[in-house]
Amino acid sequence: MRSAKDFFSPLAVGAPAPVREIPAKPSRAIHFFDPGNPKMAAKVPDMVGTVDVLLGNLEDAVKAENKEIAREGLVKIGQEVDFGPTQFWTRINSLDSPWVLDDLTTLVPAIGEKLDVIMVPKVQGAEDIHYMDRILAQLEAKAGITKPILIHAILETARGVANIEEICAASPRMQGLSLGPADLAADRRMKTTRVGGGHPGYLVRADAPRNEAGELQYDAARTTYQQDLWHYTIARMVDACAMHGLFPYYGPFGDIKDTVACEDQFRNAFLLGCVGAWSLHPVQIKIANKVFSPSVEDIKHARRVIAAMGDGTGAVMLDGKMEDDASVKQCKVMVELAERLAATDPDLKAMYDAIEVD
Ligand SMILES: CC(=O)SCCNC(=O)CCNC(=O)[C@H](O)C(C)(C)COP(=O)(O)OP(=O)(O)OC[C@H]1O[C@@H](n2cnc3c(N)ncnc32)[C@H](O)[C@@H]1OP(=O)(O)O
Ligand SMILES: CC(=O)C(=O)O
Ligand SMILES: [Mg+2]
Repeated sequence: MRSAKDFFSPLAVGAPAPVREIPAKPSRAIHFFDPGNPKMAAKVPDMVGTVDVLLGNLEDAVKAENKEIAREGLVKIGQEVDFGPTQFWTRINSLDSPWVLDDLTTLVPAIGEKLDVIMVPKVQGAEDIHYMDRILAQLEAKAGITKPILIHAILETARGVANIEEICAASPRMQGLSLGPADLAADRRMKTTRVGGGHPGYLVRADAPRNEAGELQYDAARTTYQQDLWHYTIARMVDACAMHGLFPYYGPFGDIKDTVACEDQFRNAFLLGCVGAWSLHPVQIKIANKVFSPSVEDIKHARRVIAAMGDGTGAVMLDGKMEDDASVKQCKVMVELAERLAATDPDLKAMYDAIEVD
């Protein structure tokens, strides 16, 4: 392990100095596109400003025979598009694949100055982040890149989940984590074949009622409650990220047509502490932008609590409920997020500005 004193030194002579804090940029939707798909690629310039992150995907969902076309397409997009307020990310191929070395040695010199974050799939432990950290520093130094490219790890193996804290702590480049429910389910030998979301078989059932004689009626109709398969992993991600100053994200929701369940899954992640989710289809961008922005009601309430709490200490009653030092901190989390998002989203700003606090 490196000495704490060396942690913020560049890992190659001439590489940019590592960042000391990961910038909290809006990233409610990380929108995936295949840069080798002409229809999708053509839409990218018009999507700038409508989504927080545009991610050119090179890994799964890109056919093996199209890997090079996708990489070339990404370079072209990176060189030609002005991303303005939208972040530009990529997902490279996995570190054990035949494509990843060419991904890195092509992308960093060609578009490294524009790339904000590289998403690394199937991260197993700190060793994968150390590898990325060193090779990025070498490539940045060689190409004269002036700002360090950040790393985002996808959590999609049992070993990755077990090593979550060491992954987060492995490099000052670590920007965040995403849940990879499809690969993770396969790696864990879970028995779901879906890409994220719930499962009707994962449920709890109300107790059996009794008849007048007090006998349990196991065959009676009983309410069932579907549970969230991903709760444990998302909660672990949230804690690990908060501990290390990184950002947690829900990953993909593969049932594109089920916008209602997608919104529910995204909202669960938002409530637990995630800052965003992936969008696989344009229809999911709106859902993520809505869900990962605090609601008008939340902001109205938060502002009232903050106003009522004065210097933030003590206890008050508001609308019949106790508020104190801890609840005012929760309200500040909400208001600070709203302010950050409103700085780049004029519609959101107008919505929050119109709130009247009584
Ligand atoms: C488990 C994981 O690793 S998840 C991450 C990897 N997966 C991905 O990245 C998938 C990305 N998304 C996709 O490939 C596609 O959206 C699909 C295959 C799911 C659906 O594609 P389609 O059947 O073409 O969807 P649909 O017909 O609704 O598309 C409507 C239009 O939106 C475009 N479109 C669809 N998805 C996207 C996208 N992600 N970005 C930009 N444009 C898109 C289509 O090209 C089409 O354009 P057109 O109107 O000019 O013909
Ligand atoms: C997100 C991803 O890559 C997965 O679910 O496997
Ligand atoms: Mg995967």
